[in-house]
Amino acid sequence: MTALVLLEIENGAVRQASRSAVAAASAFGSVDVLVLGAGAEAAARLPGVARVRHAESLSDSIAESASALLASIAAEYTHIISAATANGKNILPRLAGLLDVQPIPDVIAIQDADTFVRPIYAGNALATVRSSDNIKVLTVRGANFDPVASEGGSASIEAIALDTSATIPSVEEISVNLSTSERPELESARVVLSGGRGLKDAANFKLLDPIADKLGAAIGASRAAVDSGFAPNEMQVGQTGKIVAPELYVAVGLSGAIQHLAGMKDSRVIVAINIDPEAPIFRVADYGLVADLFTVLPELEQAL
Ligand SMILES: Cc1cc2nc3c(=O)[nH]c(=O)nc-3n(C[C@H](O)[C@H](O)[C@H](O)COP(=O)(O)OP(=O)(O)OC[C@H]3O[C@@H](n4cnc5c(N)ncnc54)[C@H](O)[C@@H]3O)c2cc1C
Repeated sequence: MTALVLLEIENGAVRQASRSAVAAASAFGSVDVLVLGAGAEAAARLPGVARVRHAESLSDSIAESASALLASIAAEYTHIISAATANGKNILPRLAGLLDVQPIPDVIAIQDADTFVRPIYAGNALATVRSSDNIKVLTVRGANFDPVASEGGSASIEAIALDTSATIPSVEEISVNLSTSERPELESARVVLSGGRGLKDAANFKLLDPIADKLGAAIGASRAAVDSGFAPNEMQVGQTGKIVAPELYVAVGLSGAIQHLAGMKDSRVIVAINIDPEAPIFRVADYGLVADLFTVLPELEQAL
């Protein structure tokens, strides 16, 4: 068996979620990786990678091209995998469509080469699914697989001859504007500090910043906070946002709606600060503080 992992490269480094996907893929034997655009050298240094397939002229932000390229080399593999990120969730279902196989999204455990565990019903149940497709197309959740290291390997790099012009739509990437942050990546941060509607406005949302700095935390938000314009979209945690499972999740002024819990309830330790003792977040919290966040946050900052 040979698995192919579609990697995502950010600032010249392989994203942690992709390194987790490589770790997951090692369950299937030999692992090749695919890099679209720059970053093949960083990919070649990943331990456990046999071969880097490289298509420098393509970009993973154009899912039509990326999926067509993947389809053109898919027959060489038993499993095609990516992290369950926005890009992975954009590209792999298209690939599954092109191959006419059933995509298996959000895998959190691999039982054997055909059998996978994934959450369903907003994380309220786990389904164990078995696939009889010749090629399995999976996205895997980074938080559930310890990432391989960034260094230590020396895989060969092989350019893919792009003989797929007939199937790749003539879409060209003009530019990519990524929001940049000094903070850790939300989906792989060790600590996440999330704010909700209880923070009342965008200016107050910034009360989280100094505390996140002290904790080395990524900042997350509830959908209500995002929809109210307190925080940008990419900070949303939950069923329709990002899935996180940090060692410490601190929820400030958010109620803990089921759709929010779907994105964070697997965190190792959950701390909730909420003025309402009946708030559902306290049902999943390991530590709860019933208090006014506007009193507590300055005190917390001071104490830290
Ligand atoms: C299909 C669908 C998908 C969804 N996906 C998501 C998702 O991905 N992520 C997500 O988060 N939501 C999602 N939602 C929305 C979700 O149902 C909730 O509406 C949302 O999570 C509520 O956000 P909140 O907790 O910030 O706001 P609220 O529910 O309004 O909670 C605010 C909390 O702040 C507390 N509070 C107020 N003032 C203070 C104070 N001074 N000090 C301390 N605490 C205070 C209140 O007691 C309250 O508990 C989805 C909904 C649907 C229908």
